[in-house]
Amino acid sequence: MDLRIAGAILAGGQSRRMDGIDKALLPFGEKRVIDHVFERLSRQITPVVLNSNNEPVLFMELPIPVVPDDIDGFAGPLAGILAAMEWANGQALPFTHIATVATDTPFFPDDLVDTLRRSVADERGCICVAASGGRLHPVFGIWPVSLRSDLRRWLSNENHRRVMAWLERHPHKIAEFPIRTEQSGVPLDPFFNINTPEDINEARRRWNAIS
Ligand SMILES: Nc1nc2c(ncn2[C@@H]2O[C@H](COP(=O)(O)OP(=O)(O)OP(=O)(O)O)[C@@H](O)[C@H]2O)c(=O)[nH]1
Repeated sequence: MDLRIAGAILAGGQSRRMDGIDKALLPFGEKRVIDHVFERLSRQITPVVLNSNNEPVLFMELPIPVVPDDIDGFAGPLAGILAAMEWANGQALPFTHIATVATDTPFFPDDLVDTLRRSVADERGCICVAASGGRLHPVFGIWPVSLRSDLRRWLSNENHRRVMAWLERHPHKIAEFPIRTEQSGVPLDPFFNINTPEDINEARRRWNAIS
């Protein structure tokens, strides 16, 4: 099957554990967290779209479309996945799949999109999500755009917000990614994500160690 894939950065959360400071915009290395995530994803797939409920002006330096959720309130990552699917379907030559990443995970694997793509290659309608160290990371996945009507119906119920709950209703695969070892010998989960002020300090330490 010929897959036409667009990348999507889910950046529409509330950052409550970061005291409401948008995680995407935190300084990281000489840039911001979002710049690292964008660069890493755009090396793997183009085009890339960014999904956010926050002021689009915050992301204007990135050369990519910013698409808001169209589900009322903060409905979680599934609302971002739906918005990206609608964007992908609305293009002149529609995309068959979107590959999603979280805005708060700057070390995700360089072979993420290729590995997910290979996993679903022959199975129309199949989803594939990432795992590491035996833990699922369902925000990192490849999703058929054809599931958008089903997802919209699912989200019309306010109790339906968990990615896993929707995922489990559909054929899906899991791609396991190895835990890397830093030069210092410290293991680094490529899906280490930034939720709290302690996490951003830890992410900066890891970045300094590998760059
Ligand atoms: N589009 C969209 N993305 C979301 C939404 N909620 C979370 N995300 C994204 O999904 C990923 C995981 O988010 P979480 O860390 O679980 O939630 P968060 O709201 O960012 O942070 P907390 O408020 O601290 O839980 C991040 O990339 C978020 O930006 C949402 O309502 N819409």
